[in-house]
Order: sequence, then C-alpha cells, then structure tokens
Amino acid sequence: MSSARLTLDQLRARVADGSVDTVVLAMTDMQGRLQGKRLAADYFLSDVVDHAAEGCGYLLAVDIDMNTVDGYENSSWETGYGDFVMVPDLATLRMIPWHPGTAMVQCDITQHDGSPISVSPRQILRRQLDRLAARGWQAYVGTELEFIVFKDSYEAAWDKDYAKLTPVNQYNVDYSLLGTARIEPLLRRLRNEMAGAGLTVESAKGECNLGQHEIAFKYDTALTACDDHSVYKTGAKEIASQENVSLTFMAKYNEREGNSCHIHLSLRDAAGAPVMAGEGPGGFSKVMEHFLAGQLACLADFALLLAPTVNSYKRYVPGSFAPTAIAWGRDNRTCALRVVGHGHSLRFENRVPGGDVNPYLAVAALIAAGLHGVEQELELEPEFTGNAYASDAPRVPATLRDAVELFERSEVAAEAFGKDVVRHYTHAGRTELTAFEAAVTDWERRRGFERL
Ligand SMILES: NC(=O)CC[C@H](N)C(=O)O
Repeated sequence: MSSARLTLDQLRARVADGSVDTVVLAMTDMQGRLQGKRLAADYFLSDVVDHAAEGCGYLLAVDIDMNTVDGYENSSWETGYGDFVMVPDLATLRMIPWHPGTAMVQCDITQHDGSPISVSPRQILRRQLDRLAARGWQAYVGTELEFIVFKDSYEAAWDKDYAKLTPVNQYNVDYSLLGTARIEPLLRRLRNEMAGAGLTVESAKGECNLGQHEIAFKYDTALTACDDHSVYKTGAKEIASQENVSLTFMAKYNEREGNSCHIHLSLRDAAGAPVMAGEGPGGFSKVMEHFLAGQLACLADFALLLAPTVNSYKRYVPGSFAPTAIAWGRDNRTCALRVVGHGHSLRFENRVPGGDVNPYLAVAALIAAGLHGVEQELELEPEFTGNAYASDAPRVPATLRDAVELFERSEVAAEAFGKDVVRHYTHAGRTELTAFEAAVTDWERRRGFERL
C-alpha cells in the first residue's frame, strides 16, 4: 500500500483530532464517473464501515445526462428503482488533498443479500481478475490519460455551448517545456495532489493538440490502477474548476488530435515473476504469444468496452497517432497494439481507448481477450513493421453502431462477461446512439442554415 493511502486506524485518528471531517463514498458508474455521497466522517466510522450504505440502483442504468432509460434488467420503473448497496473497499481509503478535511473510499456494488451486481464495472473487472488468479496470474496496468485545458471555467464553457473556448496553449506543445510551463501551477497541483491521494506520479508532458497535456502515473495492480484512474479523472476536473479553468478528457474535442487513454498491461505470477517474458522469438513466452493473439482476435468484438461513445470513434484517423489497424508491432505507434519493454517490463499497450473510456471495462476486456487467446492457444501472427495506417490489416470498428453489433454477437464476450453484461452494455451503446440520432448538431447548422 502506498504511504499516502490511509488505514482505518489512521482515519479514526484523523477524525478524532479533527483533521478529517468528511468521507466521500464513491462508486464508478457505467460511464466511468465517480458517483456517491459526501458523508460525515463520524457517521462513516460508526455506521458505514460495518453496515455499508445505499444508493439508487439507477446509477447503473442511466445515460450520461442521468435520464432514466427503459429496458435495463437491473433497475427500472418496473423494479421501482430500489437501492443497491455500496460496500466500501477499505483498501481504497485515501486522503483527497484538494478538498479540506476530506478522505475518500471506493465501493463494490452488491444486492441487499451481499451478492455482487454483475453489471457493475468494478465487478466486471473482478470477475476477469478471478479468472487470471485461477491460473496464478496477476495483471499490472498503467492507464495514460490525455486531456485538453481551456482558460474558460466549466460554467463559462457551458454557457458558450463549448464553442470558441480558449485553449491554454496556442500551438502544438508536444514535449514543449515552454508549453507545460504556461500551466505549471495547474500541472503541479495535479501532480502533487494526486500523489497526496496515493497515486505514484511519474511526469507531465505537453501533447499535440492546442492546450493538450498528459500526466503519467506508475503502473499498479489492475484494480488499483482503475480505482486510481477514476479518482484522478474526477480530481483533475475538480482541481481545474478550483483554478477557474476547464479540462476535458473527451476522446475527440475537435478535428485535431484526440485524447487517448493508452492502456499498458503485463502479467506476473504469484511469486512476482514475469509471465509474458520467455525464451520464444522476441523474448516472448508462449503465454505472451497467445495473450497477444487473443488481443488481435477480440479487439473488434470488444471495441465497445474500449470506445463507448459516438465521439470515441472519431479519433481513429490515419496519421493522428490514434490507431486504425488491428495489428501488433514492437514500439510501433501506428499499430493498435504496441509491444514495449523486456523481461519484467515486457508488456503490450492497447492504443484504442480514448479519454472517455471506463477503465474497469477496458481492462476487463483486455484480460478476457488475452485469456481467450490462451485458452484457444491462438497462434500469434508475425509482428507488423512499417506504417500500419497504410496496411491491409483489419480495421478498428469505425462507428459505435458497428461496435455495438459486434459486441452483441460475440460468443467470446457472452462466455467471458456473461450474457447479462453483454445485454446491459449493448443497451447502453444503443441508448447513446438513439440520443445522438435525436440531436441536431452545430455541424448540421453550419452546413444547412444558409446554403441549403
Ligand atoms: N502520445 C500519443 O501517441 C498521441 C495519441 C493521440 N493523442 C491519440 O488520440 O491517440
């Protein structure tokens, strides 16, 4: 456990001496957002630690706008929109340095009888981690979120309909120290306060789009990496808001470079020895060959879990550093799957997810894909060299509609995640498509207002 994490005894001591008065009880919803309640710290200690708390079951059945959506099995008007149980996972207890006197705990979501709610993202990941554990393996994960910062506050951005915002940099600031210096007070707060929340910060760097930046955190065990990702994403927006600016993780803010969330994954055995490194070609083990072959085999089927919105698919543009080709290469940024490192650090990077990804669902998808490759002993195709944008390799699905249909039909998905999970997230995808089709966009107005 990182030293910045809190034990329950440490929390008790801080509540007793008055340095903590609030505990945020948080869960990650389908969209990857932290939802929950702010609890009086005394109430958390006296009641919630032992008896958990309740939240409305619709938190795993609404759309991004918090609209009720018909057709979900877990929660609906028919079921009376009753509560589920938010069970704090005390291993996630941490300070939230950007709010005074505040700690946070993240939750598993269960029925009242204690059985897990299968469509909860954290549970979906746990199920895949259990499958790995049955083989004696543990996944290590790093998620790399990019974001774009604007001088406008969130409220001002809303009032302007998110048009004509002012990015904090006016030119491409990829690796630019001048570029990061422009917003170092914000970046420094993000780095230091995330460290205070228990994340291990590595670095911040500028990126290609105007005002685009990335902060890198050290990899961790898969569940912790996803928990931390959720805390960071919410926290970054909260800190930006305190600084009177806004930042977005949306996959494609404009027609320039999108916001990626590359996900790195490696496996270790119970003794901590690398599972992916071996004596085979390229220093790969047989497990690595099969696991990577599984990624190639399932990427299109599982794209919905890597790219959940209409907007996600706009990133996949040739020459944008976002992938279009389902291929693997060694340190090749034109492939969806980029293999890097050796020995302990040998891992693959899946470059498909954007900043709108739900990390629990994406990491679950990567593990399920890998295990499919291992179970079926899939043979790994030769490494791709050169420009995969110009190759005839299979393509990353081009639209959310394609991804929904592929996921719905996928036998591997039904087997790995369960049919209820496939139905649930297929329905979420279709809900998003229906909302999009009902929207009249600024693009349509520009095309049609005068000229048509
Ligand atoms: N650092 C990079 O490779 C850039 C990634 C690019 N911004 C994307 O959306 O995929």
